[in-house]
Amino acid sequence: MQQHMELTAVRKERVRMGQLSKVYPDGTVAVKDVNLSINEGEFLSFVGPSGCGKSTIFKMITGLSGPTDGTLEVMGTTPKQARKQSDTAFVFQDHTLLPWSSVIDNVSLPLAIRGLSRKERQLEAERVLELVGLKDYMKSMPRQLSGGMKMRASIARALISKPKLLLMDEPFGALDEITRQTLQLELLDLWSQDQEMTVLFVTHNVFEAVFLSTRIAVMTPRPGKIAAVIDVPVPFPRSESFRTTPEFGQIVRSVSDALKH
Ligand SMILES: Nc1ncnc2c1ncn2[C@@H]1O[C@H](COP(=O)(O)OP(=O)(O)OP(=O)(O)O)[C@@H](O)[C@H]1O
Repeated sequence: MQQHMELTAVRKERVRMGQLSKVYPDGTVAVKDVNLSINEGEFLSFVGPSGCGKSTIFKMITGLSGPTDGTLEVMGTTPKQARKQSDTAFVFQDHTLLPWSSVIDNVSLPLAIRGLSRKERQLEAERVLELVGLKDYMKSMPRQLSGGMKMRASIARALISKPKLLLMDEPFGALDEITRQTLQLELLDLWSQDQEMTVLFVTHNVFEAVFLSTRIAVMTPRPGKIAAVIDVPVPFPRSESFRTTPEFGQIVRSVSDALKH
């Protein structure tokens, strides 16, 4: 896990944004001149006020929406090409599980779309369900799961493609605080098991960003620009006790101050 921090400087670039801007057809300037380079193995969080363009940046990285100015490279290629190569996967606040399909069928859906055989899908789905602690619930239907379990299933579905870039847009926003903190630890554990995986994470919660991230991009109110990029130079694995250290408090203050400017 330590390697995640130490090798970041010499690792491959996963995302490069150069003067990236997005103006919607109605004239809304959602993102303005964002410059940011994100490397393999990083855990980078975007924090900013509502409407500052965080989701718009994610939509551009996934190729669902094109920039109106500037450049954007994902895995050294275009966002659309990276998506075609299954290099990127997403997790949203809304778990987006299909209500009429079992947990295992939901989780293996990306492999079904890619045409893998039933046996291959089953094996891979069992592997990721084991990772997120849901193997005993693979035959359950989504309605039988708690909010935290539904989110674990969503994370398993994202991980099944072995993405090099995992985008998470407020994934724990709808969960209670205890479940949220448990899932934060579990997410760090999953990330630590894949030295190559880069996580991009959107949250409104400064404490969550500091606990999870190697770096935090603080955004300004619309039009979204990057106000500051703050390092969290605290080694992994991080435990619950990190939340009560003076260092944690100092970084929370730096991020909060940057949000005010
Ligand atoms: N399709 C669209 N057409 C016009 N304006 C849009 C569109 N999508 C988003 N916007 C606007 O662009 C701005 C940025 O939106 P975006 O959803 O990226 O912000 P956000 O930071 O993710 O917000 P939140 O934290 O509330 O989810 C907002 O003012 C929003 O109203």
